[in-house]
Amino acid sequence: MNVSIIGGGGLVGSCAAFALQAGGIVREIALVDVNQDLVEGQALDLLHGSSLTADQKIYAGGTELVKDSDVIVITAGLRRKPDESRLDLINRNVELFKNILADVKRVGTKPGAIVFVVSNPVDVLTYLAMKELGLPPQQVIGLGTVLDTTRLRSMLAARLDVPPTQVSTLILGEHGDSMVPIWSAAQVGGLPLDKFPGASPSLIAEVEKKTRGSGAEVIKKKGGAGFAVGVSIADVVHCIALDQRRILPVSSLQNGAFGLRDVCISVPTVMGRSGVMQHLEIELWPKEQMALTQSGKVLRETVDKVLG
Ligand SMILES: NC(=O)C1=CN([C@@H]2O[C@H](COP(=O)(O)OP(=O)(O)OC[C@H]3O[C@@H](n4cnc5c(N)ncnc54)[C@H](O)[C@@H]3O)[C@@H](O)[C@H]2O)C=CC1
Ligand SMILES: CC(=O)C(=O)O
Repeated sequence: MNVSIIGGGGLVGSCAAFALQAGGIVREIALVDVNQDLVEGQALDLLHGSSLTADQKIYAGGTELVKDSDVIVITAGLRRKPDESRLDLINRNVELFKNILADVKRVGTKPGAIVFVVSNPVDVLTYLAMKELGLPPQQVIGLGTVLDTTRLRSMLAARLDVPPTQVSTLILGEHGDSMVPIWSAAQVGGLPLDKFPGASPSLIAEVEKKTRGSGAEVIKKKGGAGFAVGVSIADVVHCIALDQRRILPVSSLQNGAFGLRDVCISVPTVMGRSGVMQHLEIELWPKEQMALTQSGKVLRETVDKVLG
């Protein structure tokens, strides 16, 4: 499994590369970035630790490297400022992103390669990538609400004093202000969350608020998310590499699940070596379904504005 990261010199790209190195599953990690010195420095720094990790090749280079990749991760782009929404970034990131897609198209991709968008606003740029690259929709995904979901699980676990891997909750919808936590399906160690000792409505509301604000909080305190998004990206890549068919809240083109159509947004998605294998629809609380419909509308309207 060869993975390339366009934007690999930056915070998100380099943290993803480090998480992939620590994971030891993928065979090659290629870092691509317009900032040549920075990306060469990142690749060298990773390479220097490779005798203590796994037998992997790690290197930097130009966009031509993506033609040999099984997964092409795109993290290139501008970060939002603390007071900006992810959708506010659109005017600044769309042109940059279109140029990257044109470069990828010019170089060409391997048959079956998965394009994995992380740059924000991720759902809109995933849709753009799908349209511009002309790849089958199952081969184009976005990180979607994978990061929001791990934030929610991790902070809930800390508040309930349980191991984070025992918390099973999901956020669907936009990776942005209209995200939808699915409390109807939340469990801790297989037990319904609302019956779990200590899980009061006020604690749940507080963790939800923290999760919604956590992207902006991290940007304010350290400039941007790195570690959590890095392990989120590696988790999705490993699921693809090992054909695990796990259910992940990645963003992909919808064709009717939850009433969502012609928009890239996160729903429970079975992910394997070929990319998106299935969208799973479950019955939600009416207020969750309404919020998900609204989230799809927000994204659809934004896509219409951007793509005309
Ligand atoms: N989807 C998600 O959950 C998350 C998405 N993000 C997004 O990821 C993106 C990157 O964030 P950071 O890594 O913090 O920013 P950063 O500024 O540290 O890194 C961006 C990198 O992209 C490179 N770049 C710019 N134009 C390029 C091009 N045409 N070709 C190749 N490389 C290019 C820059 O040189 C830089 O190294 C932002 O759009 C941010 O909003 C960040 C965190 C979470
Ligand atoms: C930047 C971003 O999207 C986040 O940290 O959630």
